[in-house]
Amino acid sequence: MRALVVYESMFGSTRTIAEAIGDALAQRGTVRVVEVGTLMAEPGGDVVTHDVDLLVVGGPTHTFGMSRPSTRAEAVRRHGAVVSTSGGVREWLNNVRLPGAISAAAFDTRVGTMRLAGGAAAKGIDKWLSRLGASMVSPPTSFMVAGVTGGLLDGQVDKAREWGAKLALTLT
Ligand SMILES: Cc1cc2nc3c(=O)[nH]c(=O)nc-3n(C[C@H](O)[C@H](O)[C@H](O)COP(=O)(O)O)c2cc1C
Repeated sequence: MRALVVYESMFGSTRTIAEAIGDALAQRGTVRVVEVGTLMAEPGGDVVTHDVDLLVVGGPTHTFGMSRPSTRAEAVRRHGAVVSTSGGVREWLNNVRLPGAISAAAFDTRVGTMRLAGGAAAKGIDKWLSRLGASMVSPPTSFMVAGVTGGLLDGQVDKAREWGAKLALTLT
């Protein structure tokens, strides 16, 4: 099984989740976990090749959905240094070409308090991947953080490992 995990992250929480998912998938095959800006800067970074069996895409929830250049700029303005400095999952999905009917899954991180409840980036990523022809092997899944820059809540890294292991099983 060959998996590609593509993530966007402002403050590191989504990166931590992506790496935990990657660790679990690595028990079952070959995995690449890559930050989306790094991938977009590579020649061919907008093409997922036929040898990839599972594509996992995740990012932080911004303003009830996937980040935009404006929300990433706000993250920098209000909170300082970020991980993903050169584009997000939205921009990658806008250009990517997938092999027909690849298995895929979407995740996000979010706060989910009353004030910010109601949207999740993973739902948008899931819809977009489906529109591109991917076969979704899991419902979109959220991992919870303590606040905008507050880091992951207890148990979320274990939850990510469990989710990654479940994804791997859908391919066997
Ligand atoms: C501009 C901005 C808008 C946000 N909007 C939401 C939101 O609508 N709902 C939510 O649950 N969290 C929201 N958040 C919190 C992010 O989801 C949180 O910062 C993210 O999950 C942390 O992941 P990261 O460390 O990978 O960036 C927002 C954060 C920023 C910077």
